[in-house]
Amino acid sequence: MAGFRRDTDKSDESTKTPFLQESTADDVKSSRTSDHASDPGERASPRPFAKDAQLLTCRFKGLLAPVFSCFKDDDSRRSLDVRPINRYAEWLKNQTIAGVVVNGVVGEGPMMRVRERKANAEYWHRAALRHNLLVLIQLGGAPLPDVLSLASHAEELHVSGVIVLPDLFYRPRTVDQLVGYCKHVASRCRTRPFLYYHLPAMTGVNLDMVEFCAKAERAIPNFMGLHYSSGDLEMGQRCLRLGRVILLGSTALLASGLMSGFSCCSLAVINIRPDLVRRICDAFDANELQRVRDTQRELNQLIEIHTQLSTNLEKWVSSMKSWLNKEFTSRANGPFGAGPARIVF
Ligand SMILES: CC(=O)N[C@@H]([C@@H](O)[C@H](O)[C@H](O)CO)[C@@H](O)CC(=O)C(=O)O
Repeated sequence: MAGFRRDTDKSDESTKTPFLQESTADDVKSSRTSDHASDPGERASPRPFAKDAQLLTCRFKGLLAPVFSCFKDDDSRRSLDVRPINRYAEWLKNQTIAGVVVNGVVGEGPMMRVRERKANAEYWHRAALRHNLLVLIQLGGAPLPDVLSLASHAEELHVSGVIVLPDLFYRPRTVDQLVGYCKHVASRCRTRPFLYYHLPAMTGVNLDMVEFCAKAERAIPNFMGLHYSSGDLEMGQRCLRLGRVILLGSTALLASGLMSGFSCCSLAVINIRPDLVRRICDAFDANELQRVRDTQRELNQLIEIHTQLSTNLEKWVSSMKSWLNKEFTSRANGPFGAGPARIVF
């Protein structure tokens, strides 16, 4: 089980907060009777996979880093560079990060060749095993045959879980169509926890996630939950149920998301300023709401400054990467040492 405390500093009790600490078998037992579900009368679904679902939801807790992909500085052809991955993973682990999301939006998965996506998944999987991190692989943003091939590959690797964007050309127009697509993909990785990536602002697929989760749970044995990247916090909160994983994917909503009951998030800024994200979670756990608000504001302002309010995703990712490089070159203890970052984006 992945830990959420620093391995290097096991005696540091200050990191033992409900949001960040490692889940224990007792947590698992008590979560079965907790009032985490918005509807206290709701029982975990009877799907076959559900016998492990509560245990799994306890694993998916804390901070996940949607990792940037590293590319070789080659003018003629941008190609994946897997060399920095191990040090990158080690650094994240030292920041008490619970796991990584690979080939996601931030990782530019939809802009990579299938063989590069597989190589990235393999190297991250290996590094994650070495450093005791969860590893979730994003499979979508490609034609269906490629998505299916990536799903079979994730199954073979035995990754911690998979996340799937909707089909971006033949966009589903109903919840049933979306469930059908997810069921098809999930059948290729049937032993892996499956999450749907709800990202309406970019995918244009803005369906009712409460209805989707209920139907997906009935139709897809390995359905586990959502990567929830929408500003509609009310709908996100209604999706929270015992035995489901709902990853929060919006930095600006972190403080509000904690108040609403989210217990796991995947945010680009976790790669760059995990300390600030952790400070918000720690302050929340300590009930210091003014500190939660102040730190959330500080984080929002930093993102605005470094991305200059870029709305174009390609520019946004490269602005975040330059910020990451700046942070690391100014610190001796970054994953790439002091001096110019040896990670080429
Ligand atoms: C669409 C997107 O980029 N979402 C980011 C957020 O960190 C997002 O950039 C942030 O909330 C904007 O400030 C992460 O959730 C991305 C993520 O998990 C992924 O790479 O798939």
